[in-house]
Amino acid sequence: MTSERRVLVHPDGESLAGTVAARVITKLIDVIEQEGDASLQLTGGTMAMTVLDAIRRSPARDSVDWSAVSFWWTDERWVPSDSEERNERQAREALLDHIRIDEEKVHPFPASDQAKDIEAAAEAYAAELAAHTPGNAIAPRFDITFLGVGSDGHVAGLFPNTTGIREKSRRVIAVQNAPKPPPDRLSVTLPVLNSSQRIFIVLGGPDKASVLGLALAGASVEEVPLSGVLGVRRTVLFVDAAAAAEVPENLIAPQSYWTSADSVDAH
Ligand SMILES: O=C1O[C@H](COP(=O)(O)O)[C@@H](O)[C@H](O)[C@H]1O
Repeated sequence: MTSERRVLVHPDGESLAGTVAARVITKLIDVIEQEGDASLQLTGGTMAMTVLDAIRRSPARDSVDWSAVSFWWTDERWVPSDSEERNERQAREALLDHIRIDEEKVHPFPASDQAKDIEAAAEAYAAELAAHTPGNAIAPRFDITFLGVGSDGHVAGLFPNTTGIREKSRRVIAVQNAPKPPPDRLSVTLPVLNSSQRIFIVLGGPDKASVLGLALAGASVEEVPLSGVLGVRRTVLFVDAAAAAEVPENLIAPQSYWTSADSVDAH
C-alpha cells in the first residue's frame, strides 16, 4: 500500500491520452500474464472517452487478450439504454465494439428502462459487485480504475458537499439532483473506488486547473472529492499542461508526488 500520488504532465490532450492508453495496454498484458485475467473499471466523461479512443487506435491494442478482461463502471447516467449520454454506450462505441471481449465479463449499470427505479438499480449493481467480490473485500479485484474529474472536483458520481461523498458502508449509491446534467446518476462509493489496485485519473483542459490546484493544496474530500481518491498500489494523475496551470512546479516534475510515500511500489 502506498499513499503516493504521482502527477504526470503532458503537453496536450492527445499525448496525454496516448500515454495513458499505452500504460493501460502494458499493464493489462502484465496482469493477464500473472493472474490469468484482468479487470478494468471504466468511467464517463470527455477525457475517459479520449483514452478509450486512443486504446482503440493503438497498434499494440491486439496484444491484449481482451476476452480475459472484465469491464465494470464507476458511474452511470440514469438514462435509457439507447441514450447517447450513457457511459456504457460511449465506451462501447469508443472501444468495446472494436475488440474481442467476453460479453459475460461486461458489467454495466442498469439503464433507466431496465430497472423499477433508480434505488432498485443501485441495489442491483451492488449485488452484482458483491457476487464477484472475494472474501471480506468490498469489491471485485479492480486492476485499473479510470477516473475523470469534473470542474467542480467530482469523481464518478460523487459530488462535492453531498451525502454520496460521505458514504462509507454501501457499495453503490443513487444520485439525485446532481449539479451536472443529467441530474440522476448511479455511482460506486469512495471505498469501492479506493479498493482498486491502480487508479488512473485523467484531467485535461483549463476548466480543471483550479480544482486540481485545490486538491494538491489539501482541500477536504467534502469540498473536492478528487482529494479522497487513493488506490491500493498506485494513484497517478495524468494531466495536460492546461489542467496543470495551477499546480506548483515542484509537484509536476516526473519524480514529484502529491503526498509523501509510505512506501514505494513499482506496480
Ligand atoms: O459526468 C461525468 O463527468 C466526469 C468528468 O467529465 P468530463 O467530461 O469533464 O471529463 C466523469 O468523470 C464522470 O464519470 C461522468 O459521469
